Amino acid sequence: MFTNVEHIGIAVRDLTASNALFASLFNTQPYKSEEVTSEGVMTSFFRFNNGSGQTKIELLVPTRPDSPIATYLEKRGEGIHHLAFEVTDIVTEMARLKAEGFVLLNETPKPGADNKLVCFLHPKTTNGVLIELCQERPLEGQ
Ligand SMILES: CC[C@H](C(=O)O)C(=O)SCCNC(=O)CCNC(=O)[C@H](O)C(C)(C)COP(=O)(O)OP(=O)(O)OC[C@H]1O[C@@H](n2cnc3c(N)ncnc32)[C@H](O)[C@@H]1OP(=O)(O)O
Ligand SMILES: [Co+2]
Repeated sequence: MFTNVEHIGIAVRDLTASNALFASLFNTQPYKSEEVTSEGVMTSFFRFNNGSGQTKIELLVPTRPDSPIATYLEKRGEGIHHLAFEVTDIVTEMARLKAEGFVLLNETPKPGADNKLVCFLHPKTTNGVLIELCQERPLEGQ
């Protein structure tokens, strides 16, 4: 089940400059920065706590030329890259979405930032919007 907009991914060229820009916009500092080597990205997160949960902004800069973010920046420049949704059971959702005809970009959940398991859907099957599913990874030993 989809439960929340977990984060909005924004592709940027300069993480230091964009951290300062969004810190000025939001009047708050990013709460973490994390490299996801498997994706060739460095991320920086801002979060907003609302009554029912939290929504995050994820800034992404490429760490390798073959990173999806590098390709995106080359072709489309800086901007909103993806929408991420929190799901309660990513494996069940992936099977449901596949059966519904959505194209999964990874057949099994893969590690994401901020202690998540993630799956991406091809934007060709989602009206041109790159969608990411996120499920909280169980803590070690849970
Ligand atoms: C997981 C760590 C972190 C987290 O939150 O935890 C992240 O979010 S990491 C984010 C970076 N990783 C990914 O984006 C993985 C999924 N993305 C991909 O597999 C590719 O980027 C893909 C398949 C979406 C596009 O790759 P491709 O090599 O095919 O690039 P093209 O430029 O040829 O694109 C093909 C086609 O798709 C359109 N496109 C590409 N990116 C996007 C996008 N972000 N949003 C919407 N549409 C997109 C592109 O315009 C092309 O369409 P066309 O009509 O042919 O021009
Ligand atoms: Co993301």
